[in-house]
Amino acid sequence: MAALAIAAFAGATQILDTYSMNVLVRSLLYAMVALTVDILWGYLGILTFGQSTFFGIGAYAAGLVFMHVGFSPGTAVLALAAGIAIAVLVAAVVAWLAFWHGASELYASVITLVLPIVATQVIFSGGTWTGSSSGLSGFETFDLSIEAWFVLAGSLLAVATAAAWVVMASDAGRLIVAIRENEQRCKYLGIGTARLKSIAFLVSAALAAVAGYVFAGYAAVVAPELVGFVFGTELVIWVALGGRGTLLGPVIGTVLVDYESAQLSGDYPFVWKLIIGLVFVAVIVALPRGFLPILGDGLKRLGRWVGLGGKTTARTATLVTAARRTVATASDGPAIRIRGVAKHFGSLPVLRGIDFEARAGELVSLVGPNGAGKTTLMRCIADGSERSGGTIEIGGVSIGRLPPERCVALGIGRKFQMANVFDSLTVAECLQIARTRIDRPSLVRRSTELALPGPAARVVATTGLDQRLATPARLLSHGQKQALELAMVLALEPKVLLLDEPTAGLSKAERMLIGGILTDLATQERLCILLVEHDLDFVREISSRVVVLHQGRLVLDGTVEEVVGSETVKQIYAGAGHHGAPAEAAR
Ligand SMILES: Nc1ncnc2c1ncn2[C@@H]1O[C@H](COP(=O)(O)OP(=O)(O)OP(=O)(O)O)[C@@H](O)[C@H]1O
Repeated sequence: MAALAIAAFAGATQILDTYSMNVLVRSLLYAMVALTVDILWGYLGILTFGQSTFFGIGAYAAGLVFMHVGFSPGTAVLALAAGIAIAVLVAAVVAWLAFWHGASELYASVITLVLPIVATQVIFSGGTWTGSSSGLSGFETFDLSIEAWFVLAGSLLAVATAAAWVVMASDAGRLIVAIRENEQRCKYLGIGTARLKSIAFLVSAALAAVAGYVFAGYAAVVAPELVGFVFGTELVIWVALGGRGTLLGPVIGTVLVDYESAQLSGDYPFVWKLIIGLVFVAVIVALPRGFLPILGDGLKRLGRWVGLGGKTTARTATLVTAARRTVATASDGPAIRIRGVAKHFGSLPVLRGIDFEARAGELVSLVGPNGAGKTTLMRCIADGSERSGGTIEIGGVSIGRLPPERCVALGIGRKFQMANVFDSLTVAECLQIARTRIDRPSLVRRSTELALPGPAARVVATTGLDQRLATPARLLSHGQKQALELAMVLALEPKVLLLDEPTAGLSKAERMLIGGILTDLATQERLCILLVEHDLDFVREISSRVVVLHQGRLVLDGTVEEVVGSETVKQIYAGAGHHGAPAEAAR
């Protein structure tokens, strides 16, 4: 398709007049930057106003080098390399600030909003060297015909769009959708989301810089507006108009709007911006998804109406068993060791001096009244940055202050209280995302195999999910979603499985099914399972040991019989043991 598009651009040079081609070179290069905004905003959910700055960096690299050093093949290569390198460097700083400090999505938008303002000030302060507010012009540049520039700009856009299309249709594209939809779940599946977002941000910056470099080479002029906030916002508007998350929509939208703007600004110099503004408001209100999705829906309806194009059959992956990779925890050491773990929120202590160990093959239930600190303890085990004090070791290795994705690499798998899956992805895709840490996703193709380790495959088979691999997760029942999340966590091949109320909201039959699966996982697969549970009958049926928490302290650690017959537990649950339960006596 890219080759066809390039041929079409070459053919168009025979039809278009010089004026149109002149305007279109700019529009095509702007569309390339809009494409990068679409990748970041439409696919990854990072609303960025700063892509203009990377375009401007590429343009100014050409302008400054050609103006002050002179133009030659050597300096042309130097300027391109410098433009890309500086853009990537600046993008790395922005990505570090925006994605690496537990920052919210708003952070990235605010930082990319500030970036063009800072960049414009830097150019203003550059005096005659940068041309200040007038920019740089009159430098020598490539001696190419307008037809050649047109085909070059069109080819760059075609290749960039095709490459983005291939990536978005690959395993990596599916991962990008998963990150946008549920970044927290991705982190707890061992996926370094900050790293992946940073890579996408750096690649987008480099692409924008290339477009800016070509623009400066073609126009032989650079101005502060190219790096500025207004252009950065216009890019966002063009993407919204075309239809974010569609690739072709923003590309076509940008070319059309920019080309029309050029016409209108000639015919109606004072009102053209107002017209564009009104169109934008009208589209956002009436067509929030932009033009292309609406056009696509209309074409599909038309196709069905004239009898073309039947039902689309969902592609689904074939289930296969993954080769066994991890060896069960050595039997001589505990799978998890917790020493003196404490957690406080401000001055409120929630966990105090928690000590316990659990071995491979044990199913330990954590029980206690509401607010005892059970979920907080789970959070401290799965994320090294959560606890206020104490140490936690998995298979003899301390989790230190590691973030959740690194704790997964040590062997922790966490299932949340509320089923936490990817609603827009199918069952098979959710499971494939869960395998990302182990089966590296391809950048160029979508795998048709779903390789699951034995325990995950068994959960999928016993809960009937194998019959629903092509069903979007949002259409599953509550019980099936819980089972899917359990299978996703097992797909990580964990050593220690953390389950927060896995049977909440399930029917009796579903509870028994999950109970049977969990005891099998402990006894046959030798997994160490820590389970938070309120249903004491369920706890009694499946646990090999029970740990009781009360007011942030561990008050009892024993067998099911010891705990069920304990006076302490009766007092706690009757609400009588509130003032310092007798921990020592109970142990
Ligand atoms: N982010 C927070 N900020 C302040 N206090 C918190 C925070 N998260 C939890 N807490 C408090 O910590 C205590 C323990 O909460 P936690 O959710 O761990 O209890 P739990 O035993 O899991 O209760 P439940 O059985 O109801 O889920 C509660 O008093 C809760 O209000």
